[in-house]
Amino acid sequence: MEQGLALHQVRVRFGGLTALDDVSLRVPATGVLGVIGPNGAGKTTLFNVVCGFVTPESGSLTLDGRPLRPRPHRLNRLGIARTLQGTGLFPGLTVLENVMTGATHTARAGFLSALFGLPRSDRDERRLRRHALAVLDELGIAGHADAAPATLPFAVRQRVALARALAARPRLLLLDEPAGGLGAEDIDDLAELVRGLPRRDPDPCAVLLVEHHMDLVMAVCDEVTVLDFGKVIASGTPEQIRDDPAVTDAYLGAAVDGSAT
Ligand SMILES: Nc1ncnc2c1ncn2[C@@H]1O[C@H](COP(=O)(O)OP(=O)(O)OP(=O)(O)O)[C@@H](O)[C@H]1O
Repeated sequence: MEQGLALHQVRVRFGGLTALDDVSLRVPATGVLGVIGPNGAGKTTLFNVVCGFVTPESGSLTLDGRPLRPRPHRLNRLGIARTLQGTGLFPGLTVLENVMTGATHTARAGFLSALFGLPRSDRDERRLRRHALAVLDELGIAGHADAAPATLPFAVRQRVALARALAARPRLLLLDEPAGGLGAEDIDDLAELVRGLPRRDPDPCAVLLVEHHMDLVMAVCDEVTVLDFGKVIASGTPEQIRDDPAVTDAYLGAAVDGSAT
């Protein structure tokens, strides 16, 4: 059986514009797949298809070989979590509470009753809290657990958003432009973190990384798919992609050598 997430000949049209043109790709069950491409190539549309925000006109998705019809509110139950552009943290909750919201589908009594301290939810709340703290610790930001997100630098807030996604114990993590707004040093730290996710213990997860930032893609991906005008123009290892003339052409000679942002 084919493991992991796969797209089969997915086509999306907006009026007369074909945003995805029979796109096929596979995210290995234990690896990182990067999707890159110039502006307007269809990266966000592809991300939205996998999240269930956009329904393809034709083609299909499978997860471990079974048909997948993603719906945004059911992703976590399918073992899929995502971060979106920007951090999307709840400003009225602490860092820890934000991360706890990522795992509420695992709680029997629900997060709201946990927040309001209803007795039957006590055990759930303690379990959620312990798990959220462990994830914050893993990401090196447990010291900020009680802080309000607005008081923290962007790079830390972005890590909190990642922690919230990981708190759901996903088998597949979808990252939409996680390097946006980060400096070079923060991108290096992020690269190290993302590279380790497929070997995470105890909750390993595959990654689909949609990203402009070439440094990050080249540093962390096992495989890369390149889109241009909605079509897959190349796929392979980062080295193969770097040497592919079609990719260089698509970027109009913009460095595919790691220096482009
Ligand atoms: N909701 C929409 N309605 C109409 N056209 C859309 C819509 N969303 C995207 N498009 C068009 O589809 C094409 C692909 O857009 P998409 O945002 O997926 O590309 P992208 O690779 O993410 O680009 P960028 O790197 O600039 O974010 C573009 O031509 C865009 O203008």
